[in-house]
Amino acid sequence: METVVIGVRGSHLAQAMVREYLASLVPCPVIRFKTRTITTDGDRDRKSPLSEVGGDGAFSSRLEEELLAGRIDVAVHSLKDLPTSMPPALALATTPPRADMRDALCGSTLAALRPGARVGTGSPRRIAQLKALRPDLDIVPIRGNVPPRLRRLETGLDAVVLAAAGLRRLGLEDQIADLLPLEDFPPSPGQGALGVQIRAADTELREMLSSVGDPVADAAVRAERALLAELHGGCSVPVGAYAVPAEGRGLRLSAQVTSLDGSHKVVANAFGRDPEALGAQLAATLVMSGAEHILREIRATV
Ligand SMILES: NCc1[nH]cc(CCC(=O)O)c1CC(=O)O
Repeated sequence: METVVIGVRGSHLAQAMVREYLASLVPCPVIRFKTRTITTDGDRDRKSPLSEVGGDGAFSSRLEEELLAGRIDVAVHSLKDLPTSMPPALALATTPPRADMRDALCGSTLAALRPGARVGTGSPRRIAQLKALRPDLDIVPIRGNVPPRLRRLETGLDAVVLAAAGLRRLGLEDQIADLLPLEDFPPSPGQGALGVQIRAADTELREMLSSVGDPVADAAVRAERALLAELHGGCSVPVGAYAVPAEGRGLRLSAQVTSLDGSHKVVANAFGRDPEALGAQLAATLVMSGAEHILREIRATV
């Protein structure tokens, strides 16, 4: 019997993701799946801003190294934490069925937050989107795993923003007070989806894992990630994007680039059947509509 080793981070969320993934794999008589937990730089340092602990790849690059070195055969990532550029020897299998892609507010609904209410989030995208809609709020930067972020509600915060998918996967769905609408809070590209990464040369394994993928979710996240790649963005730039199937027109991809202070935003959407072309095309539209100006300003300040 062949053993396929799946590498995953040690956080509760990562462990829940790999359990969900294992449950979706069709039992196979000739392959046994084994998981291996890998500690990443992002896990070791929970205090510093992400930009200081390896930035966009803080959680994923260790897993990629293990994959390249042959110590694991599959890496299960949270797709939104996986940078759009990856080593050419690695590839993604078809995306598994995607969970809710929306952001959630815990502690209060958005409408019930009074002026000056303290809202915790460390994500530049979430900060910018909140400020664009509610400039009166006091945004407090927080980092860390989901449970400690939720505990901040007991120590002075009125609300925290977290991904609905992460809360559901951790069994914390009852903490969701409000699901933020996609139009005003377009999520991080790939949010709610798992990234199943393998070595590009392992074509048989890729085919087998792709057979439990969801082609619609896969097309959507590919369009979102193509847009992000074209804008040279990672998780540190305020780009929100989401794609949904559009009757008879392939996908509809919607995106928003927001200045960090929330004062400017550029919004666009487009339809198309080729995810990569759609992402690139919408990125070009955003740039022509002034997104480049916002992004340049942000790159200069970080
Ligand atoms: N950057 C942290 C992170 N990476 C993935 C998720 C959960 C959502 C998902 O699986 O996309 C979270 C937590 C959050 O954003 O609240």
